[in-house]
Order: sequence, then C-alpha cells, then structure tokens
Amino acid sequence: MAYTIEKRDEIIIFEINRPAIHNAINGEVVEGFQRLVQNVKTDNSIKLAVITGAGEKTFCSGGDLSVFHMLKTEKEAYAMLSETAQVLYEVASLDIPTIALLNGTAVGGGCEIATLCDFRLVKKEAKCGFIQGKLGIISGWGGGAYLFEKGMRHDHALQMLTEAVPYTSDYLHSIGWATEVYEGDKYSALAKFSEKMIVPHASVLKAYKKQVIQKWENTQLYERIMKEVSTCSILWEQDAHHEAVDAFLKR
Ligand SMILES: CC[C@H](C(=O)O)C(=O)SCCNC(=O)CCNC(=O)[C@H](O)C(C)(C)COP(=O)(O)OP(=O)(O)OC[C@H]1O[C@@H](n2cnc3c(N)ncnc32)[C@H](O)[C@@H]1OP(=O)(O)O
Repeated sequence: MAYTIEKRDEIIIFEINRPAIHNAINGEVVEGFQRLVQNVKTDNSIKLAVITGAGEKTFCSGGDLSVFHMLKTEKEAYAMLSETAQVLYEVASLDIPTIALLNGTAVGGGCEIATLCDFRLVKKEAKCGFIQGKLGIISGWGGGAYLFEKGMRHDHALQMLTEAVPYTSDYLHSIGWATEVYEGDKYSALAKFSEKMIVPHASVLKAYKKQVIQKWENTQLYERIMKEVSTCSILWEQDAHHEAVDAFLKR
C-alpha cells in the first residue's frame, strides 16, 4: 500500500509509504487522504491527526513526477491539481488539530502538505522548501494560501515561496514555520509534543479547531486555494515547466 493508517489510542496516524521515490504523492495516496478524513469523521474518539512519511530520509517529495509529468495541458493539470487540493483542504479542515511529523525532507507538494497542518514537528536533519519555482510553476495544492495563514512574518513567507529552495530545520523554526525541531525517534517526539494536548476532551479540541475553520471560511481560504490551483495550471502548460521536469527525470 502507498500509505498506512494506524490508530494509536486517540491519535490517528497517516504514513505516506513510498520511500523508494521519497514518498511522492500519487492517486493512491490521495485516496488514502480521503480515507483518513472518513476515519476521523466517523470516530469521535480521535483527538489528533498526524501525517508522516515512511523511512528516515523524506517526509514527502511532492507530486509523483513520473506520473504527473504526463499531464501537459492547463486543463489536464487543473483536473489533477484541483482534485488533490480539494482532498487536502478536507484534511486541513478536519475538526481536530493536525500534526505534520516530518521524518525528513519535505519539498514541493510535500512542503504544502506539511504547511496545511496545524503543527510541524521537524526532524533536525530535514530540509523543507517550496521548490516548485525551480520547475516553472507555483504551489499547486494551495501551499501558498496555507502559508499566509500561519502567522509568519510576511517577508519570510513570501521569501519561502519565491526563493524556491529547501531550508534547514533550525532556520524554519526561527521564522516560525516549524513548530518544533526534534532529534531521535519521531514517535517519541510526537508523544512528548502531544502529551498535554491529548488530555482535554475531544469536544474542547474540536471547538478550538472550528474557530480556525470559521476564520478560513470568513476569509475565503478555499477560494484562494482554488485560484492558486488555477494559476499553477496555467504555468504548468508552459514550456519552462515541462523542460524542467524532463531535465529532472533525465538527470
Ligand atoms: C504536482 C505538483 C506539486 C505541487 O507543487 O502542487 C509538486 O509537488 S511539484 C514538485 C515535485 N517534486 C519535486 O520536484 C521534488 C523532486 N525530488 C527531489 O528534489 C529530490 O529527489 C529529493 C530532494 C526529494 C531527494 O534527493 P536525493 O538526491 O536524495 O534523491 P534523488 O533526487 O536521486 O531521487 C531518488 C529517486 O527518487 C526519484 N524521485 C524523487 N522525487 C520524486 C518525485 N517527486 N516524483 C518522482 N520520482 C521522484 C528520483 O527521480 C530518483 O529516481 P531514480 O530512478 O533513482 O533516478
């Protein structure tokens, strides 16, 4: 399976399980995210949702270029990007806190997935960045819109998007993207981070998360995400994007 879903007491853990290609996202993983959403919606005992990656090196390397590079036109790109962005918004807007447990590097769409979560626990050795700019596109799953919701300094957020490079965990913590930097076992880090948050009744956690979702609805976050998807789709069709992806796959 391209993913696993495991419930540990009141925490549900989604692990992207494609370590051979750096946990790249394909259609099966997206279906897994839909299952995660359904599991949370049908089990009121769940208090926290965690997304992580298999292996020690990479959390997620974004879209699976070996699959997505076959999408050539704006229309083809929009179909994939909008479907995935919709599912990821359902993950982001789960009525419980979400935690990205970054077991390693997160780039491209992987950085978007980490950013949509409420918290980011980042392994010391990990590097994370919105590298889409190097491929001639922008974040295509709403990563820019989510980033501007994180309360970071505007200049740091815009710099992350426009520089299109991965940053160290310590730097990401210094600018407020990483909630914490951890060393050693990821599940020990998760247990330490969540030990207080797991105590209140689920209804308390849900009430606070619903306040966040209300703010997103009031500020039309979902509409802003879909505009980002449209812009990425336009850039996707340009030669600069296809040439950059071909170069990566042939390097
Ligand atoms: C769909 C759009 C979406 C969005 O923005 O909304 C995106 O995510 S666009 C961005 C897509 N992702 C990338 O461009 C990242 C590509 N990968 C890398 O930058 C590196 O592989 C990295 C940093 C993850 C790891 O680097 P490292 O040097 O350790 O490994 P290699 O680069 O040699 O990769 C090993 C092996 O894995 C394949 N690989 C890695 N990432 C992907 C990917 N995202 N999709 C498909 N395949 C991937 C890579 O091609 C190598 O395969 P091999 O056959 O061994 O050459």
